[in-house]
Amino acid sequence: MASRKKKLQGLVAATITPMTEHGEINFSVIGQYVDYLVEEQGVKNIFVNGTTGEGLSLSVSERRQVAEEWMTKGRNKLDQVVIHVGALSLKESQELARHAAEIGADGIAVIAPFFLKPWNKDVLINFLKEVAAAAPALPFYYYHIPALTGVKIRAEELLDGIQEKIPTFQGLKFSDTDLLDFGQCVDQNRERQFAFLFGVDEQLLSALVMGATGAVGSFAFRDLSTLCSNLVLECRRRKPS
Ligand SMILES: CC(=O)N[C@@H]([C@@H](O)[C@H](O)[C@H](O)CO)[C@@H](O)CC(=O)C(=O)O
Repeated sequence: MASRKKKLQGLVAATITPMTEHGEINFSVIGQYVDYLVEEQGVKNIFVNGTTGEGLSLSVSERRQVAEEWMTKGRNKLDQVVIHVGALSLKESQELARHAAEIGADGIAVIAPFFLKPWNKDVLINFLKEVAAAAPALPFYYYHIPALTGVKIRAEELLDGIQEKIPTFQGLKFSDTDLLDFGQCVDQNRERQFAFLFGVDEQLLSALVMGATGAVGSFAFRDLSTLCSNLVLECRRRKPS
């Protein structure tokens, strides 16, 4: 059973993977990156090896090392580290999921496989379930990003009954502009304690109004938008239910 120690909410920074000019990962700046997020941006949750981090362009070995470095440098500074472990190969995805558990990550997220695509909800759920089972103690998030995966199965359809199939399911990272789908996800799962993390920064305010519990993004954490997002999230947190 996944440890539900703390719900992932509020702002979650999708981290870039720093590189040297020779195309190697620049591990030496990750410590400063943690300090920048925490001290200057007030963000204590991160999403590693996702789209912004170009996880799918890294080798499995690089993805493991990047995840380890964020865990090490974020210890006692960050609240939650979620690792994206999606891959075309189920075995690689499972290896990354197991690794995330071993290094003490707070959750894993998975996109739909995008070359030979799942052709319906059941096929997609079966893939996700196999990955989640490789890290049975970790909260699991489905990363819905149809514009990049080409997998158009609506998130609302996927969420219907998902916890019976994936007991560790804890939330959705929704990176699509279809606010109708997003709103239906929220509405139809009100009695569940899912995290609804919105991933299109430009529509964040609308998504918050509709019930997003947090945001994973790269762009919202700047200047005025940081302030706005934090304020709205704080208001939502205080709103009596
Ligand atoms: C496709 C993409 O990169 N989306 C960004 C957004 O923050 C995006 O940069 C922003 O909305 C600007 O278009 C994040 O949702 C990415 C993200 O969460 C991730 O790195 O996995």
